Amino acid sequence: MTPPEKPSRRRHQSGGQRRSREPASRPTADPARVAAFDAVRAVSGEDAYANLVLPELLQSRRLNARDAAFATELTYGTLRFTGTYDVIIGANVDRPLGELDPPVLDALRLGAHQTLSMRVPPHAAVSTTVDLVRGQIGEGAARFANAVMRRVGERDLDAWTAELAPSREKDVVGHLAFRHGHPPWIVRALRDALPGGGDDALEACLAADNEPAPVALAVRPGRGEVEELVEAGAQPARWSRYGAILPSGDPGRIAAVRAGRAGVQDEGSQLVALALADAPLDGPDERWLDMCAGPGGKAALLAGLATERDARLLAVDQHEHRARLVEQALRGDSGEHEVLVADATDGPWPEADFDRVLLDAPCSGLGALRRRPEARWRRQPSDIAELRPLQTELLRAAVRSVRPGGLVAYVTCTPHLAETATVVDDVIRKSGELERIDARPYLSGVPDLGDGPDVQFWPHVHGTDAMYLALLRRR
Ligand SMILES: C[S@@+](CC[C@H](N)C(=O)[O-])C[C@H]1O[C@@H](n2cnc3c(N)ncnc32)[C@H](O)[C@@H]1O
Repeated sequence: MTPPEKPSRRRHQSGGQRRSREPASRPTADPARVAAFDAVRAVSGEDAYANLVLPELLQSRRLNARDAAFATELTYGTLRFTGTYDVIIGANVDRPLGELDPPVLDALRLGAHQTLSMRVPPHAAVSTTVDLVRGQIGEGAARFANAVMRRVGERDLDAWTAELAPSREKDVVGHLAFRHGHPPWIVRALRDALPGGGDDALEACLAADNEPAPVALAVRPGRGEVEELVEAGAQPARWSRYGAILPSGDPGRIAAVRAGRAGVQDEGSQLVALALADAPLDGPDERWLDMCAGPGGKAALLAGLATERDARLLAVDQHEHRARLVEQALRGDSGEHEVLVADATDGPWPEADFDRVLLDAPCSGLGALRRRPEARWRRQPSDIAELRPLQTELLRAAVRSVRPGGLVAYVTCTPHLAETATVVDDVIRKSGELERIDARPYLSGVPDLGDGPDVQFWPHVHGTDAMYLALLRRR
């Protein structure tokens, strides 16, 4: 698009960056939009995490339920589609986006999301964005925002896609990346990891990343019952015998969660931990290890199951504060479990000491993009290469830690092949003492698990995070 005159507003023209999260002294916009603006500013200006900063803002400003829901959709959607909206905004200003005042750019992104993805009529998106910018930044910036927003609202997202994205026929990755708000490198990684289904499956997968994740709960075995969660308004999970899904509301209001008898945990996370516990084992089954345990979701589940079988869990994390969270998660379990702060690549335990080992490896988290709206733009392809040596080293340490005949579960919250099957293939090839086990029988009732032996969950297929599980036995 080559418009005759594009609005121009340089960084130095702004009325200054706002930098407190307190309400502005000139509140001309509604509280929901101001809260979303402040959340997006904290994310883009201070590297905050939206899932942490937004709930704080909503609570401190006492937004009612309707405004809180609007602010949440606006914040999360804006952050998910930042790359797409930047291309659209960039096509409608006469400067590189880097020269715009960052608060003005964030306000324009919020305005773009309202008009392009939230069914807010264009005139309302223009006027509320102008009000927001006037109240938060200044009059000059408001005039600029007015001009840009009018142009952005002239088309819907499909029309902007047709105009600005690569054509689907020539560059399906570039096209879907624009239309579904993902960086192209992530779209490629998902396409490589998807077992089949072609471009339609890829598109469904990307669309699922833009839907809010359900609030999944897990009771700690021996400490809580799913019925208790159901009585509090949750529905039993589809596959996890310890899981329940909360359709709405704050999980913190549920007594079992407040008391630590249950916790918030994705159903896929529950299932991979349960598969490790359920897979049969010859010989003793007394010593379990969780090598990367913080904050303790899987450790809590494993500890409860270990207690029921008179087994003991050693839960390890390298970071002190994460290990403290594991301790909290295990508090109330009557078993003799231990939490240790240590580097699990070189843990202070004897070789071949454990019967079952969980390695929930540090990873890119590309399987949980639904929950972390800004993560897709923060992550870089170089992160994957940087994580690989640690994942490999940890898996080798897991193999050393398990006894012959014992089981290792290698788990990630990413479907990126360079973090999943490739790491496992590499370690199996070099170790010569590992056999891959078909994990699917230990996920009974879960459909569409592919050809095995490893399992990859998908948000668009299973409604869970994209958890990966490889089950290995040491010969
Ligand atoms: C994916 S998270 C684990 C999530 C956890 N299993 C759960 O279900 O709550 C990975 C964890 O590995 C820890 N970690 C990273 N490198 C480690 C190392 N070398 N040794 C031990 N823990 C490590 C991180 O601190 C982080 O808490």
